[in-house]
Amino acid sequence: MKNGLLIFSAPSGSGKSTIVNWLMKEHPELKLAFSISCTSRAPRGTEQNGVEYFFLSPEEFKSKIEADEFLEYEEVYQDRFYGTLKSQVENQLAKGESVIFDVDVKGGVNIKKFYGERALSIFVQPPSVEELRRRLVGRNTDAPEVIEQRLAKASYELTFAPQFDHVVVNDDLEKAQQEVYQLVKDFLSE
Ligand SMILES: Nc1ncnc2c1ncn2[C@@H]1O[C@H](COP(=O)(O)OP(=O)(O)OP(=O)(O)O)[C@@H](O)[C@H]1O
Ligand SMILES: Nc1nc2c(ncn2[C@@H]2O[C@H](COP(=O)(O)O)[C@@H](O)[C@H]2O)c(=O)[nH]1
Repeated sequence: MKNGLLIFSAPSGSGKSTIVNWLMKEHPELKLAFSISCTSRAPRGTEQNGVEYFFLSPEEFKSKIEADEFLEYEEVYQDRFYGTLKSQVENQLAKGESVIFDVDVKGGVNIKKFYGERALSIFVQPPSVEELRRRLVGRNTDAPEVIEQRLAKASYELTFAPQFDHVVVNDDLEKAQQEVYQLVKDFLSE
């Protein structure tokens, strides 16, 4: 089995973190390493520095941009930066692991462009924007104004789907997880 890059993108609330976490937990044989991004947003819920994200101040984030440390970065929401460190990805690939990304749609397209055939990009499509709202409210991790900010971007983000290698509709979670597993297994077995 080869090692490669597995990119998951979607509007907020589509379920990409749920699917990525399931894949990593249920399929250790795939040797997947999560690409821990940097963000200038505050931790939410039980999130820990160095596990879900490296939590940086806006100044720390900007100094890494100036030092050209990012493979890609985006201001995904106003004043909230997210970025993938070159060093993270290259260290994980050098260990022979496959690197799995949970990034916004622009980040996903950029990482795929950079790595080409070494990367598999998957767009996780929600059944509808109304369902996204239900999921974000149900997740209970974001303030109402943050949820509105995320939903306001969702229709635009959905237009990025054709730029991905595959679109997986996440309506029935179990079905979506199995579909993703098959795509990843086939890609890493090529
Ligand atoms: N198929 C599904 N049906 C119903 N609920 C789901 C489904 N998939 C995920 N969820 C729930 O929807 C919520 C959002 O999922 P998740 O956090 O994985 O989304 P996300 O795309 O990673 O969002 P973000 O970009 O904000 O991190 C969670 O509470 C999750 O349990
Ligand atoms: N372009 C990038 N987008 C990223 C990165 N890490 C995460 N993200 C995306 O940001 C939004 C919001 O995430 P949340 O944790 O605040 O809910 C979501 O779409 C993530 O996929 C990154 O390194 N680059």
